[in-house]
Amino acid sequence: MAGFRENEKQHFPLQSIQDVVDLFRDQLTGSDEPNLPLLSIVLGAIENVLTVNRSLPGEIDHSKTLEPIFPVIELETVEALYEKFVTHVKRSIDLTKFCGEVATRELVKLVSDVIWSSLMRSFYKDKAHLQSLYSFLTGNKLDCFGVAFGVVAAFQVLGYKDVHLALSEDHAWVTFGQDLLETAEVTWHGKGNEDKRGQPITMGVSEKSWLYLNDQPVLCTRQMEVASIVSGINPSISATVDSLEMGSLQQELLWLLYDMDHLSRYPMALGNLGDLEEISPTPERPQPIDLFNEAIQSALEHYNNQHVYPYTYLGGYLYRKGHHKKALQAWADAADTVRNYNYNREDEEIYKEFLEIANDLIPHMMKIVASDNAARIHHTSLLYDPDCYANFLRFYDGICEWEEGSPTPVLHITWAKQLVFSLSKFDLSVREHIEVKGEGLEDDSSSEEEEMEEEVNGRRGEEGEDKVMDDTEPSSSHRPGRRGRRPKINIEPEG
Ligand SMILES: FC(F)(F)Cc1cc2c(N3CCN(c4nnc(C(F)(F)F)s4)CC3)ncnc2s1
Repeated sequence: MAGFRENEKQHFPLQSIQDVVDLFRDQLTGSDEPNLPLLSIVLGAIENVLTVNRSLPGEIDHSKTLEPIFPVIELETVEALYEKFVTHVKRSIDLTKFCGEVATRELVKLVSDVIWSSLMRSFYKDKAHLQSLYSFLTGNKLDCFGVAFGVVAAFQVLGYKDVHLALSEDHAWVTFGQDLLETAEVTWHGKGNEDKRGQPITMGVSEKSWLYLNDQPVLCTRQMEVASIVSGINPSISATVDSLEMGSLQQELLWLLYDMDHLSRYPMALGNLGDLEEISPTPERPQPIDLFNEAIQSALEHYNNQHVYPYTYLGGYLYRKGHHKKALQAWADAADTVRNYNYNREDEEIYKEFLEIANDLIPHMMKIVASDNAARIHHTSLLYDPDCYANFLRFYDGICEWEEGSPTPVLHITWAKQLVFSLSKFDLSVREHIEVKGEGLEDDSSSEEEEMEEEVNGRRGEEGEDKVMDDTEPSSSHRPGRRGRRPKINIEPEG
């Protein structure tokens, strides 16, 4: 059984971050494809030592002795696991029935079944450190991303060059076939959703759905598949403690991939790197703000600005740095992106993101600036700034349009309460400087007014029955937004 190539073996044993970076650089250089199973096993083995099987309480506390605890990763360990993966895949797939150069849907489903059927019957899917082939081969556990990556790695082992990873902001699937036009589900998503493995991602499903990014997913090359497992490194030892070694390994590998231009079409990896640089800046490297802006530029350039996370990465960073006005602008830009979508039950990850911004971060920010008397007296705070007020309204307008036409409601009474709280903090003067322009619709606007009249009366009817929107669930009396078109509101500060 062909094990590793000579140029792979020479790097072992791996004893430092630099050794791992050298292995990855070697793998990413030259004409050969990077060996996906090898690299995933290596990262999983290191992560296991540095985070999962962390020193037990009785052992020496290395942080005190400042002794580096980078594990020694032996060739034998990695090679044994690699052989196990290759043997398992080759033994389970009879390729004589598939003679084509490219994969077929039937073969994709078969390989997905091979990974799927090897998983432990039941385990906690959301647990950390289940993303690598090390976890798959030593514990038969994989998370949603890990299954998709495992399928792609298996196809590389089988010699297929057309099967690649497709990534949205909260899901993963594969593309395959002659010109990468075929797609197939290969893993599950979320809780309580039937898996759709084997099915294509069709326009019916992916259109206006954040989970599929309006057909603008990240389509990985082999090198970007390496970037996805580096980005997927999880340095956390516990809810509050991170492994510094694991974090800096991830950071150095992301810079290696950045320098080789393998992150330019991967906004989330750029965002991850920005977060790591905020925690521990690398001298002579771009600032976090630059990386977050590169992620936004990447989404604008390559993904028709359909990605939300680049703006929430930036907004979160600016908020943490106290740049409240700019944070508000980034969050309004995020809402401008989500307004293209219709919210459905599989989109709750982005719902949670906006819920936290609207009902936690912005109210907290308003409290801080409202108590800043100096800014108040000199009218320099955002509460007096029409730009901020315009961005605040744009943020909420985006969320309202997101809800319109959606099968699942977004807003409930907590949203309304927090909106009133935040809105009331703005000084009355800001309203004099903004202009809310409605763009008339092509059709006869009177019918639009009649329809609006009817709509308002209709709602009043509902509310007439004292239907108080209860706090826990999105309002039951809520009807998905009117299917009719709506006046486009441009909220711009005057002048
Ligand atoms: F494959 C899935 F299903 F897991 C979807 C993917 C997620 C993800 C990711 N994430 C998800 C988003 N993420 C965020 N961290 N902070 C975020 C923000 F809210 F601040 F924007 S978004 C962490 C990294 N980072 C690199 N690649 C991927 S591919």
